[in-house]
Amino acid sequence: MVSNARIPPPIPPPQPKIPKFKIALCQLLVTPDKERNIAHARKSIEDAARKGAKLVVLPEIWNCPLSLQNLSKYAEDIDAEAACPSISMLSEVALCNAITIVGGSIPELAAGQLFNTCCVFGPDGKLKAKHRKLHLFDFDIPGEVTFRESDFLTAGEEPTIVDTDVGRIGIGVCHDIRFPELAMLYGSRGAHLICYPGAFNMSTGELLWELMQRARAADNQLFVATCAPAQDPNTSADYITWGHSGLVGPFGEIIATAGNEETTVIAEIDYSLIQFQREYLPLEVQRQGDMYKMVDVLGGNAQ
Ligand SMILES: NC(=O)CC(=O)C(=O)O
Repeated sequence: MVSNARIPPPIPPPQPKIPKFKIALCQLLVTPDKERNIAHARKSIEDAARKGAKLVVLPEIWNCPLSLQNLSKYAEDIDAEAACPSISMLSEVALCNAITIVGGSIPELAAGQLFNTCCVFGPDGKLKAKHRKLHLFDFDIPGEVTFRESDFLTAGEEPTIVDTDVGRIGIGVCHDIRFPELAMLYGSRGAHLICYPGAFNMSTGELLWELMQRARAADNQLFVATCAPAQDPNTSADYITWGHSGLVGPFGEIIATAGNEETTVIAEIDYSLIQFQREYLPLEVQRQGDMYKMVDVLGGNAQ
């Protein structure tokens, strides 16, 4: 019998201020007009708040079309005093509606480098966390799609987990979802929910997008929410996004999902299901951690 004695126990999720609430996933149609995209996102967030959402999630790269060559044109210096129209809008709309926002991602320009960055705002309008996409998506199917983020973007260096009114939330951006170690790290740090703003493409989307959401949720017995841009039916772009934003529960069950069209998915999150699932199937107790060296996988100490 292999013992788990050396493995630090996972931090149990803390009691969230609001344990049951509505989440909104705004699957936005994005255009080359940045001002319009910002106004449109604001309206979608306000509509969702009016319908009772306490947490709103936006897509990966929602202030401009997902074209690597154009990212710098739409980028904002989030930490600077200079005007950041996308970020200011998120802060204002979070404050005015007293909601938490996982603000999808926008291109961030910092010290001459471009990042793909997700900002999280609390109901006081304050920036609570900033996650720079950790795993850049370099992908090549000859004759079908070639996309090399690392030619344009710099990778982030730190995982992001943030305490909010609506629970402890881990953040990943799109391709970050492919790395189970990141989700596991968030699970071990007591996350209730992992949000992945994303934009899978037509080649990877159908095969993998739902599978990955369900796997990350079921493996870690927590909620996973994703939000992608809507597919533009009129685009001639090489990169066509697979919408299908969704919410998955701690059993790996799909709670709500969209198609490719522009829509806002509103669904209920009930964190008591995490506890229920973990009592009924106590993976943490059953885990043979020593056998596959969880301590190594999680970098020595999962804190
Ligand atoms: N934007 C991405 O990171 C895309 C991705 O991961 C994919 O499979 O498509």
